[in-house]
Amino acid sequence: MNDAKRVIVALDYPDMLSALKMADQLDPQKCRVKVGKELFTRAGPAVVESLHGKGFEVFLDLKFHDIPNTTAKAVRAAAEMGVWMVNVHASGGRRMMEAARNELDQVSGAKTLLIAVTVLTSMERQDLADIGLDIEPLEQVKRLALLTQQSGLDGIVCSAQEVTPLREMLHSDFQLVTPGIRPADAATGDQKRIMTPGEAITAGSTHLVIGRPITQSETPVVALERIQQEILAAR
Ligand SMILES: O=c1ccn([C@@H]2O[C@H](COP(=O)(O)O)[C@@H](O)[C@H]2O)c(=O)[nH]1
Repeated sequence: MNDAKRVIVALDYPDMLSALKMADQLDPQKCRVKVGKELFTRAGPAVVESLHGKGFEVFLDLKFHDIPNTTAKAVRAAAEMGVWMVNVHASGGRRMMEAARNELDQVSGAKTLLIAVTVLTSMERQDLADIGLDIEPLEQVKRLALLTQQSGLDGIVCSAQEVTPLREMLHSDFQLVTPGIRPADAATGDQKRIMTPGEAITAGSTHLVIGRPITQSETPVVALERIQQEILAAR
């Protein structure tokens, strides 16, 4: 894979204009972009169409989590938009993920990758305890990663901290998409299970999702170039 395209820039903006202004500073040959809940709720499919028009591959990060039929139909809608990648929450369970896989497979010509979120990178042990899970994040991630693979999906979202142990138990072509990426001098914000871009690549992440360290930088293009240099140095 083109190393530069391992970076997925999270376009977390409150309106389409701001997102497209950011996109205009980026090169679709050198990164992919992610449309998440804030931007999609504000701007809808039009923003995805505009990004496609500019030549970007889009990860539609809406983390679907619902009954199997509803989730499957939402995944179909995403695939019919032509997005490069879409996701669900693995905690929606096997039947939900299998229904999503089956529905996606019926979309003629769809090449969309379907992945599942394991444990959000903003969560640590105490957050799991608060929702009744007396377990280390890594153990829960492993459990949900296996379930996702058994359900026929293409990969997972996890922390780069978990990639090395996961690689030992998952297919080599399984996508390990890792948010919670922070260059050494970047603010952590609400992320808990973080790694630097270089560490994430060395660990074996297939894609790095990076938002604020780029989009809230005074010089986003320079910030992205530094990250790409760090990735190249780590390879
Ligand atoms: O576990 C997860 C799943 C998704 N995300 C999303 O990634 C970006 C990260 O943005 P930063 O500004 O680099 O923190 C954001 O859109 C999240 O919704 C995640 O962080 N963790």
